Amino acid sequence: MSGEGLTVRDLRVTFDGFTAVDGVDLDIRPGDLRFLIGPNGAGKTTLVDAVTGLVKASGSVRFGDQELLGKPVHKIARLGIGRTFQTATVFEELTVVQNLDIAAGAGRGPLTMLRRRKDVPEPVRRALDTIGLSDLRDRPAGVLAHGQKQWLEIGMLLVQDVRLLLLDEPVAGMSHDEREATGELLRRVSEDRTVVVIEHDMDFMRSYARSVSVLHAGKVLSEGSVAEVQADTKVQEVYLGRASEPEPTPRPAPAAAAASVAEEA
Ligand SMILES: Nc1ncnc2c1ncn2[C@@H]1O[C@H](COP(=O)(O)OP(=O)(O)OP(=O)(O)O)[C@@H](O)[C@H]1O
Repeated sequence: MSGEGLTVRDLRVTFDGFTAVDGVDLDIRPGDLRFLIGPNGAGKTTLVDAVTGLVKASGSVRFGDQELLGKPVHKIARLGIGRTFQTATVFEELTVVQNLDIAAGAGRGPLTMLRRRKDVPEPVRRALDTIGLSDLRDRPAGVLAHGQKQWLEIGMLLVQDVRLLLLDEPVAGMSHDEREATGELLRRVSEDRTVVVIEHDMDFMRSYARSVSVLHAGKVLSEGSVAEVQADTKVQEVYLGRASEPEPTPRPAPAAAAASVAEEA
């Protein structure tokens, strides 16, 4: 497919002398559905924070022909890069369509956006269709199931015409059926966009990843197809082969430590 890929070179992020991302190189081609996996504290979220401008980093991050490092968050977003966080951040009081309308913005005033409209703009209609929430468009987002809120959040990126989606554990807390629906959604979305997924759910990764990068202690330990990564003895040693995950290396508690998540690896 055409479009932009993500090229990361020698990416480093340091917090008070602790190197959380330690010389990462990544080549994510346009249309990829790349999974970033690795033990707690491996640096996955920090890497995404660096790509989206939330933390300072050195090295190079290029999306298409644009260098992202050094640009402020809003300029990176304007280049078509969007992310979701582990907890969905939708406006619970507003309807599904209003959430999408606000995300789309389109130069309208806040009152126009809040007014219930019969004619749904085409990008919003397409997003509703893609995320499977057309029938629930006039429901308040607050009544949606957990999985549906995550899909709405992905829809909010689609109406902004995001070209690179970075999703942090999109299926955490979802039912089996919601996971499958999310996997199919990510497949559809990545047909003409690039998608990067941070994930701990190894069954989900095996079913839907087109390619995988394994991070460990801030470095890329392994990269390739699901089969290649699973066959890599280094990966089995530090991650996939263990019944439970190793504890991250003990170190002083950071100012803002990442929340721990239920592990399925
Ligand atoms: N703001 C911060 N200040 C200090 N240290 C931090 C900060 N953010 C992250 N770290 C540390 O950087 C390391 C990498 O954290 P990060 O959240 O990127 O890991 P992760 O691979 O996403 O982990 P998880 O799978 O648990 O979300 C961890 O040791 C974490 O404690």
